[in-house]
Amino acid sequence: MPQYGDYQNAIYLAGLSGVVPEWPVDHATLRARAAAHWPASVRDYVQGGCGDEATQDANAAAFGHWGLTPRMMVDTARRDLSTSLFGRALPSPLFMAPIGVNGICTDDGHGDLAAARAAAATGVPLCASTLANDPLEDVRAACGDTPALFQLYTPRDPDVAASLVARAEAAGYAAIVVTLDTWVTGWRPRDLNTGNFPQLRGHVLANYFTDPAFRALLPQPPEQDAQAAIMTWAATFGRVLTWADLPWLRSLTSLPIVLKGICHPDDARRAIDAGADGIYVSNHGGRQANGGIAAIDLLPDIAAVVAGRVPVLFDSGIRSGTDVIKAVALGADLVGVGRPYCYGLALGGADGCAHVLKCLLAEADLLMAVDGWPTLAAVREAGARRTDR
Ligand SMILES: Cc1cc2nc3c(=O)[nH]c(=O)nc-3n(C[C@H](O)[C@H](O)[C@H](O)COP(=O)(O)O)c2cc1C
Ligand SMILES: O=C(O)C(=O)c1ccccc1
Repeated sequence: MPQYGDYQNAIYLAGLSGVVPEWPVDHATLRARAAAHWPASVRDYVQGGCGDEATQDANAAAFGHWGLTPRMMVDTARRDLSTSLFGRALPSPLFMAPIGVNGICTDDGHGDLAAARAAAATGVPLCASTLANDPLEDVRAACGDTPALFQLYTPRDPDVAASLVARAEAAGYAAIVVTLDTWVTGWRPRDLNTGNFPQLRGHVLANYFTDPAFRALLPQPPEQDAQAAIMTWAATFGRVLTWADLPWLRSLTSLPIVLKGICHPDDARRAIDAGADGIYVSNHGGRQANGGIAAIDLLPDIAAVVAGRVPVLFDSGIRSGTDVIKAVALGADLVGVGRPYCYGLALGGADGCAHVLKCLLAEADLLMAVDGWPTLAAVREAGARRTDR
């Protein structure tokens, strides 16, 4: 059972010898350092969001109005953060949310493989995006023994969709995460003002370019005419899914299917009734629709409806280990982090990414130690209280 808080001791001990951490341990400094490292186009794409970014900001700020209540005289000398997903043991509830431009987060263009290596090093699963700069088979292999999830942006062409899912199953992914909120991209002023749209430069299309069903749509292979291949991809991206499509998705795979982007309890109820194997509460980090309620504020009502029948995954606004614990307290089984791990990739590749994950886990673990919760079940039982009403 890893004692994640030991990462703090390692930093202090190194400090005794005059060694300071190579990368920051807090989100604000990490974010600023990554912003200074990246070209403006990458910075704006990753850090930006929809409209005036009110929902994006609210996602993080809303953790502030949920409070935890410590309990004393409990033996928390050892903490157990372990859990499981679809029968696979996991050392903690943390996972890496799917990020379509991981590739461009690192200087070498292989951020997807770097994130996968961080998964292998830490045991924190990666949910690999359809839109990756490295083929899904290579990404899965680089995850080593750590389970991985495959996020599907469902192409309009059903053969391409079926092929991507079949490849993910053959490659050994543990589940298919179908994103529901991004068949079209939201209104993103930072990118619009610069005409910056990374996928149209082909950075994220390795899974398509290597796909036999996609290649069959092209008059010439992508190696000969990349621009035409990118335009064909743009024409097939973004199937509008409805509940009527779920049986078809189900028919493509025997893997568990998780629906990402659920924000309403009635949608969670309907998803379970229709056979979804997992509910993923997320508003896409405020990148898709502005004007929404902070994701963490949506979680308790959805968790109540799900009532343990299927796992509840959560992301949007996680910036610290304390946020991870609050999400568990409010009903998440697994907690996804998005932008922060991109910052780690930028500053230190796989090692920088692993550092960010270890910091989140160390803070979560130390919070459990101090506040009297030896297990995630104890965190869940303690819950969190809204402090602003
Ligand atoms: C640069 C970037 C690219 C993303 N690409 C995808 C993607 O390919 N598929 C997907 O389902 N979600 C994608 N997301 C959304 C994340 O999976 C996640 O929902 C969000 O980042 C969580 O919010 P956070 O960044 O505040 O932690 C992306 C987010 C960012 C920041
Ligand atoms: O930017 C995003 O949020 C996202 O999901 C995406 C969409 C297309 C290409 C790359 C990422």
